[in-house]
Amino acid sequence: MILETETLAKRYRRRWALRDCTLAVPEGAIVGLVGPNGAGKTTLLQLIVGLLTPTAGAVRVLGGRPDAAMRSGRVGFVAQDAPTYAGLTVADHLALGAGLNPRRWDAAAAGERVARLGLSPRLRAGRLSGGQRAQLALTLALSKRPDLLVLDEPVASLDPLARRAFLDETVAAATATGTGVVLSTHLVADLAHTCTHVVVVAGGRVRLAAEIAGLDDLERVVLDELGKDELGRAA
Ligand SMILES: Nc1ncnc2c1ncn2[C@@H]1O[C@H](COP(=O)(O)OP(=O)(O)OP(=O)(O)O)[C@@H](O)[C@H]1O
Repeated sequence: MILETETLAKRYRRRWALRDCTLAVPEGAIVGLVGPNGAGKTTLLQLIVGLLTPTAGAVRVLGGRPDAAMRSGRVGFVAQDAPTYAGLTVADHLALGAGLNPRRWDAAAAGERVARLGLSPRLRAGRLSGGQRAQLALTLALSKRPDLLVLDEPVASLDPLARRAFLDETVAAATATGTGVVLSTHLVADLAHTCTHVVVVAGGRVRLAAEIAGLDDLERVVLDELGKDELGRAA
């Protein structure tokens, strides 16, 4: 398993953002994490990459603690707003990625990817569009050839064509290298084309964790789970 959580929970003051979350993600899986606003998706992803510590339960990433997995460089993470350094150029970002990951960095792939995306190496990140910044952040995460890639709403800022291309390319890159992926999204329609597994989170709880190949009608199953949450709240 590249990722395991056991009764994982996180509470902010008196409010539980995530409760009783038990998941097991096998190697090479591409997991789509879906749920409404405030469901607990970002909280779960931040627990996985060690930015948050659990209130209860446990999380194991690549067989160890999240902080150790992050230090090893084997986890690529792109946060929700695809943070980049506004004053640094595209080339500076690649140099930074190479410097931080000297043993794993694939300079040829990084250079080829930014060229293909039409991102001029001399351009400062502060002058890129939101979608271009997301692409740059993904390039940094992919080029360190991670064993696990964690993406928090990676396509939120992309136009529909770029969104599909981004997901297809992420899946192709991950499949070619055997990289596992956990990505959160609001776009249920994208899951079937992109992911091998789906996890539905609502109200801080995992409502469904399943292999997509085993589901007859993914969109209906996911929406049914989310609908139950709405009914639960209304009751
Ligand atoms: N730093 C924080 N302090 C207090 N409460 C927080 C904090 N971060 C998140 N929460 C709360 O935890 C719950 C889960 O938030 P989270 O950001 O994980 O949801 P999400 O599924 O990623 O939502 P979205 O789709 O809107 O990004 C929400 O109720 C939110 O208000």
